[in-house]
Amino acid sequence: MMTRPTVLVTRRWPAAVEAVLSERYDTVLNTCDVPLSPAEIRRALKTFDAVLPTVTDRLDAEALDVPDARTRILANFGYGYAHICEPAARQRGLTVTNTPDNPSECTADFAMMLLLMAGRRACEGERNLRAGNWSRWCPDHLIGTRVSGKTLGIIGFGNAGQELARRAYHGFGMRIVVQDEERIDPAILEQVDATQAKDVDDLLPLCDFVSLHCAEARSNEPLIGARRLNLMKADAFLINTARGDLVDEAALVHALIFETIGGAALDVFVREPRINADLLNCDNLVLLPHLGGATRENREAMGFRVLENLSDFFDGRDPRDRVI
Ligand SMILES: NC(=O)c1ccc[n+]([C@@H]2O[C@H](COP(=O)([O-])OP(=O)(O)OC[C@H]3O[C@@H](n4cnc5c(N)ncnc54)[C@H](O)[C@@H]3O)[C@@H](O)[C@H]2O)c1
Ligand SMILES: O=C(O)[C@H](O)CO
Repeated sequence: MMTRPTVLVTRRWPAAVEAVLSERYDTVLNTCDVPLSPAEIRRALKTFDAVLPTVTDRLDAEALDVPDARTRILANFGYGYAHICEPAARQRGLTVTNTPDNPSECTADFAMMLLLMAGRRACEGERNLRAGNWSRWCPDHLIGTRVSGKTLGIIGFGNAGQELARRAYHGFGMRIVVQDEERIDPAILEQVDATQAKDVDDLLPLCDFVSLHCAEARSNEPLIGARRLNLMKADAFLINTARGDLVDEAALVHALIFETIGGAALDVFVREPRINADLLNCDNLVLLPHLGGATRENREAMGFRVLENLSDFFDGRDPRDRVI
C-alpha cells in the first residue's frame, strides 16, 4: 500500500478545507490554533512531508536550519510570504508556494472601507456613541471629509491596487493616480482614467487619500517615513492594508499628533499582533487587526488554492503558485 504524504497545518483553517486535506493526506491539524513555537516548527520540519504555514509562523534562517529535515514543501496560506526566509528555503531545496489572486477583491473592498471610515471619522463616532458621549445631534459634530470626487493615490498597482481603483473610480468618481515599480499596462490605466506618477514623491502631494498595495519593504527603510509623510497634503489620509513595515509607525504617530496629515487607517503593523502603544492614542487613526482577506469565501478559496498546490507537488507537477 502506498503511504500517504504527511501534512501539518500550523493554524486553524476553514472546516471544509481541513476536511479535504484530512481525506487526501495524513494530516495533523492545529485544533487549539496556538501559533507554533520555534522549537515546534523545527520539529515539524523533521516530521512532515509538507508544512502549511501562514503569516504568524517565523520560518527564518534559524528555524529552517534543520539538517535532517523531512519537509520538502512549504505551502503558505496567504499571498505575502516574507515570514519565510527565501535564501534559507532555496539553500534547503524547499519548494514554497503562496495563494495569489484570491485575496485581492476582499482586500480592495476592505481598503475602500478603511478609506471611508478614516475620511468620515466612523471609528471616532462609534467610540463616542458607545461611551455614552452623544448627547444631541449637532451640525459640527465629528465633521469628516467628502470622499466622492477626491483624488486617490495607489502605490503598488497590482491585483489589489487595481481592484481598489475600479471601486473608487466607478463607485465614488475618484480621480486615480498610481505608482508602481514595474511597467503598467496603459489599457489598465485607461479603464479607470488613471494617471501615472513618476515616483512616490511625485504622487504624494497630489492626493487626498493614499493607499498602499505593494510588497513588503525590501530594505530597512520604510516606504513611507517622516520625509514622505511631509509630502502629503495636511488633510490627506494614509491607508495601509499591505504590510506593516512599509510605514514608519513612529513618524506616522508624529504626523497624526501634529496633524500634518488628516488621518490614517492601518490593517497591518510592524510587529503585529503587538501594537505600538502610541498608535492607540491617536484619535484620527483607524486600527484593525489584519482583516483585509477575512471573509468566509476568501479564506476557503485560499485553503483550496493551497490544496491545488499540494496536489501539483505530490503528483510530480510544478505547483501553480510556486514562488521558490
Ligand atoms: N491585509 C490583508 O489581509 C492582505 C490580504 C492580501 C494581501 N495583502 C498584501 O497586500 C499587498 C498587495 O497584494 P496584491 O495581491 O495586490 O499584490 P500584487 O503582487 O498583485 O501587486 C503588488 C504590486 O506592487 C508593486 N510593487 C512592489 N513593490 C513596490 C514598491 N516598492 N513601489 C511601488 N510598487 C511596488 C509590484 O510591482 C506589483 O504590481 C501584498 O503586500 C500582500 O501581502 C494583505
Ligand atoms: O498576504 C496575505 O494573503 C494576507 O496578508 C495574510 O497573510
